[in-house]
Amino acid sequence: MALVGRKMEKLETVKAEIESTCSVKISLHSCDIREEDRVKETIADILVAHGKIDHLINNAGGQFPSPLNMISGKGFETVVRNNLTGGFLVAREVFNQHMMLQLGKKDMSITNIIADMWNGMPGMGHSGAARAGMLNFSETAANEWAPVRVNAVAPGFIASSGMDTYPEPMKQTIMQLDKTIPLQRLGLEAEVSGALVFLCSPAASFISGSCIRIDGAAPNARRIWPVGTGKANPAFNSFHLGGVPEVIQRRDAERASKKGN
Ligand SMILES: CCCCCCCCCCC/C=C/C(=O)SCCNC(=O)CCNC(=O)[C@H](O)C(C)(C)COP(=O)(O)OP(=O)(O)OC[C@H]1O[C@@H](n2cnc3c(N)ncnc32)[C@H](O)[C@@H]1OP(=O)(O)O
Ligand SMILES: NC(=O)C1=CN([C@@H]2O[C@H](COP(=O)(O)OP(=O)(O)OC[C@H]3O[C@@H](n4cnc5c(N)ncnc54)[C@H](OP(=O)(O)O)[C@@H]3O)[C@@H](O)[C@H]2O)C=CC1
Repeated sequence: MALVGRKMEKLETVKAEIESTCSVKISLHSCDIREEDRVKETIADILVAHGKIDHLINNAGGQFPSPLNMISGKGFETVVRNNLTGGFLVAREVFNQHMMLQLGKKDMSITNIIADMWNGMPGMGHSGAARAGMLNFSETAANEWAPVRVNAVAPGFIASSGMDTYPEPMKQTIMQLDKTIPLQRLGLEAEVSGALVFLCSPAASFISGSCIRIDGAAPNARRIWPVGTGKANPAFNSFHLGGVPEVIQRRDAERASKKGN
């Protein structure tokens, strides 16, 4: 397993977590996926360390919240590079340096993480545009790079540590998000990884050019119908090391205190 991100400290933490659970060879690579030369070097380093890359999960990404009319050209480009160009560069290098030379010999896949950007992504329009581009890139690559399977996974609102990186006004919105989702709760990281494990497995060997939505049916909510019944379904909570983001802990504490009053 090769873990890639900008900050080595974060990667060390994840490595230690995985090693506390199972025995697997893990290499760590500090790389900003927006830097083309660095991406080329990183993929080459991974191939030296492991000799192969069977499955790529293109997960790196993120953005800052802003209405469209306040986003500068530089800000828009920064987010597009983070959520579209960077993922393309990583996938291209994995394909060119390894997968292209192994076609037909084994099952290989690329999964690009996008987001719930259907019908637009208000407050994060730069990211919505980039993620829509990533979906279209995945569809093209599924054709040009077959038999490598290329798919997208589109998470909706997932209770991850990423939620704690947003400013306070947005945290207020995050604390109300569950009410906008037909399944009446946020998703868990384990519920995204379940789909990723499936897509990397032989059980998904005829799935390519597809997108799996993991969003509790949020894009299916309609103004003419109440959202959900007030009841949530049980979550697939399989990460024993997973944590609850601070913003969600705060939400639950506030709701418990209101109930107590
Ligand atoms: C109003 C919101 C309604 C939404 C409703 C709720 C949504 C809930 C959220 C759930 C959905 C999504 C979840 C996730 O994606 S979780 C992952 C979250 N984690 C992150 O997003 C963190 C990652 N973000 C970053 O690393 C950075 O923001 C980013 C990579 C995008 C930029 O960092 P970088 O270091 O590369 O860039 P700079 O800081 O140098 O900035 C470059 C230019 O970009 C513009 N910019 C950057 N930050 C801001 C900001 N906060 N506000 C405005 N503009 C910004 C700016 O032009 C920078 O250039 P200058 O500094 O020269 O001006
Ligand atoms: N949580 C949610 O509700 C949703 C999340 N998503 C997307 O799912 C993915 C994972 O999200 P989540 O775990 O919540 O977010 P986090 O912010 O916790 O994780 C994002 C990861 O991407 C890495 N990363 C970000 N930018 C770069 C870059 N330029 N180069 C290399 N690595 C980078 C970060 O590491 P480092 O900082 O060390 O580089 C970090 O490990 C992201 O793409 C996110 O946008 C989509 C929809 C909803």
